[in-house]
Amino acid sequence: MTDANRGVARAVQSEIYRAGLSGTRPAVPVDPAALEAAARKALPAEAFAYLAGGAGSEATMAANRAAFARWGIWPRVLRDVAERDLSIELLGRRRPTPFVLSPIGVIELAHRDADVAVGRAAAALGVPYVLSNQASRPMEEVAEAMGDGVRWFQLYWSASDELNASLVRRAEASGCEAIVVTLDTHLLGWRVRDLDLGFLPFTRGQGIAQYTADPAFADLVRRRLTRGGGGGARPRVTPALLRSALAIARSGARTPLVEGGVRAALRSPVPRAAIETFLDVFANPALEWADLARLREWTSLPILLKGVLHPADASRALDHGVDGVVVSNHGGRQVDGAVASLDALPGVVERLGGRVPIILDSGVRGGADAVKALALGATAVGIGRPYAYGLAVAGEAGVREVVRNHLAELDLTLALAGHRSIAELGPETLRAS
Ligand SMILES: Cc1cc2nc3c(=O)[nH]c(=O)nc-3n(C[C@H](O)[C@H](O)[C@H](O)COP(=O)(O)O)c2cc1C
Ligand SMILES: O=C(O)C(=O)c1ccccc1
Repeated sequence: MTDANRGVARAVQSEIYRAGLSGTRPAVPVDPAALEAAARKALPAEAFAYLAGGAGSEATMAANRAAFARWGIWPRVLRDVAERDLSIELLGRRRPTPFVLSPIGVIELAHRDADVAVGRAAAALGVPYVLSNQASRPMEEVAEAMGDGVRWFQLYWSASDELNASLVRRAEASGCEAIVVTLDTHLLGWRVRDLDLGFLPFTRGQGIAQYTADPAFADLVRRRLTRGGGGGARPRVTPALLRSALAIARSGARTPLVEGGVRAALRSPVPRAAIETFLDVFANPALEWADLARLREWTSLPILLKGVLHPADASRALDHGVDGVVVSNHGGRQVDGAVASLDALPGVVERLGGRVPIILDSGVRGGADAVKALALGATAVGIGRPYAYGLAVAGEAGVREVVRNHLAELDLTLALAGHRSIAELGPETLRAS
């Protein structure tokens, strides 16, 4: 742990305890259930449902939590834990903490500052941020806001290779250090809460900022607009025009009394064509292992596969030369009744045998959960919904607070369990209960 981050973890503990003495409450609830409840209160029903919901009966979400509950940490005593080190080695670099922020799309639903606020918070705390393919702000803008903060790019491998290659090129140019390909969402899961509310953000042009800022996507939209019409007008669709057409359409959709100009923009075929083009290219259930070779041609960055659960898939990932995997069931949003992410972890760890890093997410709600995942062999741990809730409640500061709470609880749990570093954690740290 760097001095700065040791400071962060310690300061959070003492700040929280001292504030408690004087009766002051933190801006963002520390208790995970209270944090979720505060986000629910802060948000419109549709936005909260989208963030909090899972697939079907949400059995996978419950399984994720139950899997953590089945492991007990076995504290050891009298081991001089006065100095602790939370750093890890990940993708060839020492990182101050074992956390990353998992990609969360359409995060404008939580707060208007969206990905930019999350990026600033991540950079301030030295935690890598995985920029979502479904972001609300283009990666270039978030990268700029993050300065030297570490970012990776999460790719949804669309049906257009021109678009895929372009996104990856932009990620490299934006200083992303890795590409995380999410494989569990080639189709969107059966999201009961959203279906019952009739809410799908993309149909309103939300969560497609990476696309509307992309030159290859602009080509696809232009082709759609001019399809079949040899003699028709050929609109000059640029990424900038796409962005502004969508922005106007969205503000018009929220404003009952729209100005004439806005009304005209709403009648413009461009935003509609952008949304339809997105819907056309997003789904790609035909993707298979052999396709991965093309990604290697597009980039020299490390490639991680997100959504690996089965040990046999972990072995195949290794055969294909990937640089890491993210053990994840997408927070229970894809397959209802899927195996819990933490339950899948030991099998993946066994197959990968320390050769490539393994990140675990899905169901992590605090530092003690992180200790369990790290003890079971994860290299690092992804925080998901909790930071989105922090953003909903208190913007950038809320994200910072949520991540700091994870760090502080991790540091305390490590100490109280009798360990000085992440490297000391292993299966013997835990007991199945
Ligand atoms: C609202 C929401 C949007 C998400 N969007 C993405 C995404 O764009 N790309 C992706 O790979 N994962 C996405 N995820 C999955 C997260 O990266 C992560 O796997 C998940 O949130 C972990 O589960 P947890 O939030 O229960 O801890 C999303 C999750 C949520 C809750
Ligand atoms: O909502 C999600 O979980 C997600 O990953 C996603 C997938 C496609 C578009 C937007 C978000």
